Amino acid sequence: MRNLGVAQSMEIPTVDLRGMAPGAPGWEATRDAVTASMVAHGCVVVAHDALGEELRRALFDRYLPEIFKLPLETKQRTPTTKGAYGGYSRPVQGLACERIGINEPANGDGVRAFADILWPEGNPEFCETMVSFAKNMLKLDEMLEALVLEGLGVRADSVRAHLDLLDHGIQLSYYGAPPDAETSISMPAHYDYMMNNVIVQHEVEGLEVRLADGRWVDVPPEPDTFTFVAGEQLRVLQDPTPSPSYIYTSSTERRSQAAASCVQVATNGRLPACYHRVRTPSSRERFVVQFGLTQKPGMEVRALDDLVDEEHSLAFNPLRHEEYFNWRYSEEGFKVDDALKAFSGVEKVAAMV
Ligand SMILES: O=C(O)CCC(=O)C(=O)O
Ligand SMILES: [Fe+2]
Repeated sequence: MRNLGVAQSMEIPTVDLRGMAPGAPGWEATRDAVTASMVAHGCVVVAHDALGEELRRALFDRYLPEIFKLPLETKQRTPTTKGAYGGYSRPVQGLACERIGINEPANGDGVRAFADILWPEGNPEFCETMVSFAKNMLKLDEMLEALVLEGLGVRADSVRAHLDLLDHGIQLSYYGAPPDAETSISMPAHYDYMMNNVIVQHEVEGLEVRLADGRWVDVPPEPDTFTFVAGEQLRVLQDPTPSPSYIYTSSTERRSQAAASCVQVATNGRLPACYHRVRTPSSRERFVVQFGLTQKPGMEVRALDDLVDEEHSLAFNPLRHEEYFNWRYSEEGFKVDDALKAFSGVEKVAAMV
């Protein structure tokens, strides 16, 4: 972690999605800009009105501070259903944040189940805020999936079929001051567990992305901007026990050279996963909301038919998240450089010595 590299100023251009809809003027140019950024970095920064001033204030100035101030026992009672994000997790070694997940919030039930635990007397205003935020984010997330998949050559009906296989979830995070003042790192470099993840920052800096050439760039917390990140499977971050810090050992660093990702399976190797971290030199406390899509539990992740052709032969066999994940973090999984390729690559790679 000492070999940090200093993040450069913003180099990932922001794509403006305000007013954009399939078939609207500018759709093709927008699609191409989104796809180009995803292919190059595994992420794209977009401007959108999914989080207007009122919703932003309600979330970041009111509900997040209020929720994280609740007693630990209350937070720990929040539901840990399977899905995009699970339950509550405390900071673990090297990861200075607390987080809480809410599953399937756009349909209302997940939010109500969550709110009933935090506020037994009920909190309809919170539920309304969360559901309308989740609905906006689901629309944005699905539009981004559609833009990038269409940009790669997937037909609209296949995009819809792919989206129907995904669950969504919200994760709320609270970061205190970075544990190591020298590095200012609050979350070490990693790939996300999700199929994709939209990161919403607010006022305080932190998110940094590594470009293909190895340089780190920061993504400033501008209002109305969202960072859409292609993910892998980092479910281990939700484990409340301290042991997962082992994932940040040198072998993870080594593996970072090989962009393994479930998105790679789905897109037949066309998209890299985004390698990112959180670094907050100002040491200010920080709240972040993430909205992610992941394969429904038990479903296989497989290449979209439209992305397999003579020019692009099948790169990965279908896999199940759970099985891949267990293997990836096993002793055997740590021995190989490109875990995804070793596990389900059509062309196998040799183990590292
Ligand atoms: O806090 C952020 O900006 C990003 C958080 C993150 O990368 C994660 O939770 O996986
Ligand atoms: Fe992440």
